[in-house]
Formats: sequence, structure tokens, C-alpha cells
Amino acid sequence: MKFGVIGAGQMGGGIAQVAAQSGFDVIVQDVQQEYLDRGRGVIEKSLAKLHEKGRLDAAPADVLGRITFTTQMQDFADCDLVVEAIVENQAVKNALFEQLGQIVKPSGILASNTSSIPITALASASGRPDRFIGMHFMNPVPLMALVEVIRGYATSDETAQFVTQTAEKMGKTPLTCNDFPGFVSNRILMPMLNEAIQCVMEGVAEPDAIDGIMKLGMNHPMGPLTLADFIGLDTCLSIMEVLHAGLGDDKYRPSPLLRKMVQAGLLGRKSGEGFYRY
Ligand SMILES: CC(=O)CC(=O)SCCNC(=O)CCNC(=O)[C@H](O)C(C)(C)COP(=O)(O)OP(=O)(O)OC[C@H]1O[C@@H](n2cnc3c(N)ncnc32)[C@H](O)[C@@H]1OP(=O)(O)O
Ligand SMILES: NC(=O)C1=CN([C@@H]2O[C@H](COP(=O)(O)OP(=O)(O)OC[C@H]3O[C@@H](n4cnc5c(N)ncnc54)[C@H](OP(=O)(O)O)[C@@H]3O)[C@@H](O)[C@H]2O)C=CC1
Repeated sequence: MKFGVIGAGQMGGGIAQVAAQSGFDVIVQDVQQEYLDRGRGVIEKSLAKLHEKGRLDAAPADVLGRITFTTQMQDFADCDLVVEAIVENQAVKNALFEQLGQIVKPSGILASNTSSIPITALASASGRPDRFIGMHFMNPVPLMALVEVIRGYATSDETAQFVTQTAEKMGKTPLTCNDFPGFVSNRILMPMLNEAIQCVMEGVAEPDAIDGIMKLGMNHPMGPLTLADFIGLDTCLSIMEVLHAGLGDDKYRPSPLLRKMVQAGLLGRKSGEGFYRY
């Protein structure tokens, strides 16, 4: 199978890596060579670590050899499946899918790794709503078991079955839901992270204490502020905005502190500073 990935950021790189580990021929596109080079470096490190820990039998170089890096969208023409993982912004994703729908062969399936943007809207933009679906991997992709499969209004049974089987071939556990704001994962996760940020703003406790309470008290692997930094505060804000607008309830209002930190360029791990410094 020829597997396309758009975006070589933390999610796109992880998806490409796991697809290549599963034996697929993978092609990754990003807007600039610099981002592709950075993405390739992250994949190389991850493969080396998995190999060293005995969690990857294949030689890392063989896996990497199955991935082609490009800046050209036209290279997706003969892909059987293309998964998009660019910035969490509906206008940017719509424009991309309008273009991609004209490039990929008619039988090709298009998927979005979006955290929250309506799959049905992106499907309409692509011009092939029956062959469009949400394929939502979790971060870090090489370590997390879940793929949330989101069916849009017109997603066909064949498309859902193909994507479910592909996720299984990638060693993941696919679980299906319908297209509502934030799906299941982020409708439940993100209000908790937002509430933790609200606790910082109101001075309920210091970040370390908030994270410690949730880690030690609830057995969460990461505290909510560490996790928000890990996901990216810009992505967290975009998700809260989709929940707020899409569900129309003020309980989803993004924390003003979250908004202010994004305005200040504090995006978490990827910018070097969020609730913690990296
Ligand atoms: C926003 C959305 O739309 C959806 C989302 O994705 S929400 C985010 C979902 N993800 C989570 O909630 C993650 C929560 N965190 C965790 O589950 C865990 O902290 C974790 C799985 C990330 C790490 O688990 P851990 O128990 O701390 O460590 P462990 O399982 O022992 O292994 C971690 C090892 O993997 C390595 N590792 C981390 N990322 C890696 C990667 N991408 N590739 C390879 N190795 C990696 C680490 O370097 C570490 O190696 P060392 O032991 O040598 O230091
Ligand atoms: N972070 C997370 O924990 C999770 C994120 N997601 C979703 O995955 C998607 C990507 O997130 P993430 O990987 O964290 O983001 P990153 O910011 O790490 O990566 C996004 C990548 O896409 C590139 N990009 C932006 N616009 C375009 C475009 N028009 N065409 C091609 N490439 C483009 C970016 O380049 P540039 O640097 O120039 O912007 C960047 O390299 C989002 O929809 C997000 O909601 C899903 C699950 C978990």
C-alpha cells in the first residue's frame, strides 16, 4: 500500500514512522525542506530508541528507507490513503483538502488526524465525502495504542472498514465514534486540561502541585499541564474554541490564561516554554 502523510510535525512524523514500521511505502510532504529535515531527525531518534529497547525488530535504516520526503503535493497522486496532520485550523485544512481531492487518484481515501475539526466539513471540501474519514492518532504515535476513527456524515462502510484494518495493521486499536465537536477523546480530555489552566490562573496551586496531584492521586501518566505543554498550547486553544463554538455551552470557554500564553508565543514543549521550560 502507498501511504501518504501531510505535515512532518510531531504527529505527521509519528504517523509516517509507524506506517513505515508496518511495511507500507510512505511519502511525507511538508511546505518547507527544513521541516522535512527536522521531522526525519525526530523519526531517526525514535527508531533508534525503539530498536535499542527491543521494541523494533527491523533495522532502523530499513524502516527509514521506506519513507520518501517531498515538498510536492503532486507526489500523492497514486496514494491509496493520505492522512493529513497539519496545523489545527479549519480554513487551512479546507484549502488543503480542496487541492488534495483534485490530486489523489479517485479510489484513494483521504483522512484527517484533526483533534476536533468537523470531519463532515473537511469531507465536503475534499469533493469525495464517501471516501473521507477521521483517523485520529494519539501523541506520541509510536507509543500510544489508540486510533480514534471518526465517521463523517457520508463516510462509506468500505472507507471505515479500510481505515480500521489499516490501523490494525499498524499495531493500533481502532475505536469508532461519530462526528461531534472534539469527538470522544478531546471532548473529555481537553476540558480537564483547560480546568487545570484555570486553576493556575486563579492561584489554586502551583503548576507542579496541580500536576503532582493528578499524577499521584489519579494515576495519570502525565499531569494535565505537562500534557498540555506536550500537545502544544496552540492546539489546545484551537480544540477548546471548536468545542465552545460547536457545542455552544460556556462550560467549554477557553481559559483566558491559555489564550494569553498562546498570544505570547508560549506554545509548550515545541516553542521551548509553556507551563514549564524545556
Ligand atoms: C490532542 C489530541 O488530539 C489527542 C492526543 O494525542 S492527547 C495526548 C494523548 N497522550 C497522552 O495522554 C500521553 C500521556 N503520557 C503517557 O502515556 C506516558 O507519559 C508516555 C507513554 C508518553 C511515556 O510513558 P512513560 O511511562 O513515561 O515511559 P515508558 O513507557 O517507560 O517509556 C518512555 C520511553 O519511551 C521513550 N519515548 C518517548 N517518546 C518516544 C517516541 N516518540 N519514540 C520512541 N521512544 C519514545 C522515552 O524517551 C522513554 O525512554 P527512556 O525510558 O529511555 O527514558
Ligand atoms: N499535538 C498533539 O498531541 C496532537 C495533535 N493532533 C492534530 O494533528 C495535527 C498536527 O498537529 P501537530 O503535529 O501537533 O502540529 P505541529 O505544529 O507539530 O506540525 C504541523 C506541521 O504541518 C505543517 N503545515 C502547516 N501548514 C501546512 C500546509 N498547508 N501544508 C503542509 N504542511 C503544513 C507545519 O509547518 P509550519 O511549522 O510551517 O506550521 C508543521 O510542520 C493537528 O490537526 C492537531 O490537532 C492530533 C492528535 C494529537
